[in-house]
Parts: sequence; structure tokens; C-alpha cells
Amino acid sequence: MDADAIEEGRLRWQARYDKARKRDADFTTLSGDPVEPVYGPRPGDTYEGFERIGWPGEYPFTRGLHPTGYRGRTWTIRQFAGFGNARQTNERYKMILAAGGGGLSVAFDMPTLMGRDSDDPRSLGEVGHCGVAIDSAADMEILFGDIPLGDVTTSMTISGPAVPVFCMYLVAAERQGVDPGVLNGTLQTDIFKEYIAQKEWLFQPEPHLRLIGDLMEHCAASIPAYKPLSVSGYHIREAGATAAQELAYTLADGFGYVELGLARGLDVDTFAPGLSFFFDAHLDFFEEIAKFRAARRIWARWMKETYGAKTDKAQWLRFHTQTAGVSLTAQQPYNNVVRTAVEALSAVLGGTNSLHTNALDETLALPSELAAEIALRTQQVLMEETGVANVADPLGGSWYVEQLTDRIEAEAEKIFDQIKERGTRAHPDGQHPIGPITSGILRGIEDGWFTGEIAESAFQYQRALEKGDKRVVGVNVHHGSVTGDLEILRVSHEVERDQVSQLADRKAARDDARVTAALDAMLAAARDGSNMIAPMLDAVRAEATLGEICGVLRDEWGVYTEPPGF
Ligand SMILES: C[C@H](C(=O)O)C(=O)SCCNC(=O)CCNC(=O)[C@H](O)C(C)(C)COP(=O)(O)OP(=O)(O)OC[C@H]1O[C@@H](n2cnc3c(N)ncnc32)[C@H](O)[C@@H]1OP(=O)(O)O
Repeated sequence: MDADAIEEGRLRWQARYDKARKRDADFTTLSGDPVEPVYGPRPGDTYEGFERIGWPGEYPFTRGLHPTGYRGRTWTIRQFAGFGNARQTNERYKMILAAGGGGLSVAFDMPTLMGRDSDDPRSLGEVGHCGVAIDSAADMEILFGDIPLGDVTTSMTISGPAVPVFCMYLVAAERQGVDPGVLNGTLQTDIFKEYIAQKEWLFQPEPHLRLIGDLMEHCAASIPAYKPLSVSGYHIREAGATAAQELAYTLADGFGYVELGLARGLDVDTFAPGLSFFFDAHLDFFEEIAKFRAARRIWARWMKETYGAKTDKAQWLRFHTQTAGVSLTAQQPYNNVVRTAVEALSAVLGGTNSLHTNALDETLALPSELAAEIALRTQQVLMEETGVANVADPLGGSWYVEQLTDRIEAEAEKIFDQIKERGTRAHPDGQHPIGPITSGILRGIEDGWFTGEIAESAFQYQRALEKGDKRVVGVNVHHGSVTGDLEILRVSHEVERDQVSQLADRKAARDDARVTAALDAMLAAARDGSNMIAPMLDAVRAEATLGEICGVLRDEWGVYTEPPGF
């Protein structure tokens, strides 16, 4: 790009920056010297390929979504939390909010994640252990007791049974007297990544996608600020994928949901802002920063050029980041604070919109209150003390980071071609039921391609670790005296007993005929193709349980079984 064009862009950015609202904060170095809100080529310099880098707040958004970077608003501190019953988790949320957490993020227990009630025989021993147990709307009401749902953005990490859980959240808001139309938050919902990596699926892919389509339609029409999909690379990475695989599979999944929305006749500029993303921040500091920057650029380009998105918001890739759980070690667990801080810094330098920092004890158990607080304070130290929120995309223009960004982008594009090619093989006539990328994803799930590729990457890393080429302190190098005398959070089995007995009381108190009629109406919608959200909401209002709702749909649609792989 020539010097004049660069200068034009800078002036455009400056005009937008001047008009934008900034935080009332001190934007100088620790020594008191002023810093610019963004840096670019020196006046008069040319820069080949600068159109791919650009200025913050401008297509292709490599340098961030907002002209002000974090000077307008810092990232959201959103600590993922949940354990035991709804009452215990509600107390933890109040602690997080009181300590400066910016939003809520609900972790559910395994039965809930699998669409089972606490009294299901398969739930035995799991209730309240890896997250909070939610059986019906009454639990959801307790979970958010004294937390005004209209004022706090709430993320819910659940994909298989995301839609009935979302209905419970809407009913909890109704019971608080909050208009569901004003709710803001994020539901994970991303079923592709369940088939690809996390394996908490319920139904066959096709009917499940139809249910997600219903959700997208409902949110686009009635809850405009709510993000019904958090397309997740985190679990793909944690399963062993490389950075480029994480990026490419996740963005491809995102394209799949765009194709789903388009196939339903929705307007891309209306529904695309409801798609958000979730990435892992692993330990290779610069590679991670490059991954985040490449993600924004690729998404914006595909949204504009392939899917016809016209508005900035429909081209924006907004993402939450969690530091890499898989990088934490049980050996010398205090070192995990350092790992997490470095990973969190990469997310911030990559422009994350929202961030969870893992607690130092998370390889061993759910976080204790002390460990959860240190994790939260880690973000606050970065945000308040280090100056990293002063300058947008401070590593833009670094030869290393720009080349890494280009390399990861090129690798991702190669993977998109492989996915498209699978789609063409599945439908050589070009008649894709949803869209070409979706056909490729579904084929890749069916034939075990994604899981095989991830397993191969995981194997290569493990081999490198065992040969000592890759090193982990306390694991294969620097074994030392830092011991782990941590107080671990243990969830009492009384939680399960109480939850089961409470569920029995609620079932005895409800109007069973109303529940049955509502479940029948939901099943009728599943069969006739009408949108299922309204009848599902009625079932939830009648206190139908999660297991009952998912059970009806399991019977109707069939459960998914993973293809055997070797
Ligand atoms: C591993 C574990 C497991 O499986 O067990 C998990 O999965 S845990 C998974 C946990 N997942 C999560 O917690 C997902 C979290 N995701 C989210 O919170 C969302 O989807 C998100 C990534 C889009 C972040 O949303 P957010 O509300 O926190 O932040 P946003 O960036 O959207 O900012 C909020 C508002 O401020 C505006 N805003 C932000 N920065 C600026 C700025 N500089 N100038 C002007 N406006 C600004 C945004 O445009 C937006 O307004 P407007 O909206 O008007 O534009």
C-alpha cells in the first residue's frame, strides 16, 4: 500500500476515534509518558499488504473491532463457574460480581450437559460435580436469585440440551419480571464441536441442526442482543488440535451455522451478529496472538465475500477466550498461575472480547474459592497495572506476528478447501441440503475425519513431549520441590441426595396433565416442522424437567453414535 493510502486510512481511523467514547482512565506509561491509541507505519512509509492489516475498527478487523481498542471498553472478565446445587453456585456468582467480574458464565454438571435429570440412574455420582445441577426452571430461578438478569450478560456453556436450558433461563427472567427481549448473553449451542471433539451430543446431527435453526430464528426475531451460538474451538484445541486446526475447524463450523441461517431464509445481517466465538489461549504466546488476529480477518472476509454480509457487526468476529486447561499441571500446581497469566496476556494482545482465566487447581478439581479469586485477580492485574489496555493491537506490524498471522491464515484456508472437497464428495451434484461447508462438516463427522486429524496432532505432540523436544516444567524438566498442598474443593454427595429429593417434591407438586399436554405440543412441532421454541417454553413453564424434554426428542430423533475409528 502506498503512503497516501495508508495516511488516508489513518485519518479515517482518527476521525472515528475522536468521536468515540473513551474510558475515563490514564493512558500513559508507568513512567508517565503519553502513548498513542494505536501505532502504524511512519508517515511517508509504504507497507506492502497493509490492506490486510489496516486500522482498528475497520475491515478486515485484523487489529480489532473498535477504533478505540480497549480504551473504549476493556474486555469482559467472565469467569466460568458452577458447582453443587443452584444455591451454592448463586453464592459463587455473587462473590464473582462483588469482586469485579463483568459477566456471568454458567458451568453445568455432567447430567445436565447430557440432558439427564439428577434422578436418572446414569446421573448417579455425577450430580453437581463438574458444574451446577439444573433439572427444571425452578433451579434456574434459584441460580439467578437476586441477580437481575436484565442487567448482567450471562453465558451458558451447554450444547446438546442448549435449547431447553435456554428456555429455562427465559422463564427464570420472566419470573424475575424481566422482559426476555432485553436479555443479553451467550448460549454455547455449538453441536458441531461436540461431534468433532467434546462428545457431549444427544441427537442425530440433522434434527439437531434444525433445532438450532429454530433457536437462531427465535433470537433474531425476539431477543436481538442475545447470542445463541458460541462457536467453540476451545474443546477442539484441548483435544489435541494444532492452533491452525483449532482456528480452521471452528471458523468452518461458524460458516456452517451461517449456511444454516441462510437456508432458513434469515437475513445474514440480522442473524450473524448472534454468532460469537470461543477460543483457547495456549502457551505459545506469539502463535496464539497471530491466531486471534487471523480469526478476525478470515471471518470478516468470508462473511463479506462468501455470505454477503454488509454491516460491520455481521462481519465482526467477537470472541471469548479461556486459558488452556490442558497446559496446567498437577505437578507444582502454583506454576499454573504463571502459565495462565502468559496465556491471558496473549488473548488480550490478540484483542479478546471476553476472558476466563483458569484457576491453579483446575487439573485437580473445580476451583476453590481462593484459587478462583487468584484467577480473577490475574486478569485485573493485566487490566489495571500493565498498560496493555492503552494501545490497540500493540503487536501489529511486528514482522514475526504479521508473518505468523499470514501463515495461520494460509493453513486455515487449506483446511477449508479440504472440508469443501468433502462436501463435494458427499453431494457431487452440488445440491447441498444446507450449504457446501455444512455438507463437508457433516461428512467429516460421519467418516471420523476431524477426530482422526485431531488425534494425529495430539499424538505428534505427545511424542515430542516424550522425546523431550517439547518441555513442560515439573513434568519432563525441572522437577523440583514446589509441592502441591492445595485445599481442593470437594462437592458433597449430599448435593445429589438433596437434588433428587427436591426433584421428587417438585414433580409431586406440579400439574402433570399440563406437563404432558405441553410435551405433546412440543413433539407435534418437532414433527410438523414448526418452530419449537414456543411449545418448549410452555413445557418449561409447566416445570417439565430437562430429562423429560430431551427424552421426548431422543425418542423422536434417535441418539447419535460415533463412527468407529482406528
Ligand atoms: C471449557 C468449558 C467447558 O466446556 O466446560 C467452556 O466451554 S467455557 C465457555 C464459556 N464461554 C463463554 O463464557 C462465552 C462468552 N461469550 C461472550 O460473552 C460473548 O459471546 C462475547 C464473546 C461476544 C463477549 O460479549 P461481551 O458482552 O462480554 O463483550 P462485547 O465485546 O460484546 O462488548 C459488550 C458491548 O460493548 C461494546 N464495546 C466493546 N468494546 C467497545 C469499544 N472499544 N468501543 C465501543 N463499544 C465497545 C460491544 O460492541 C458490545 O455492545 P453491542 O453488543 O451493542 O455491540
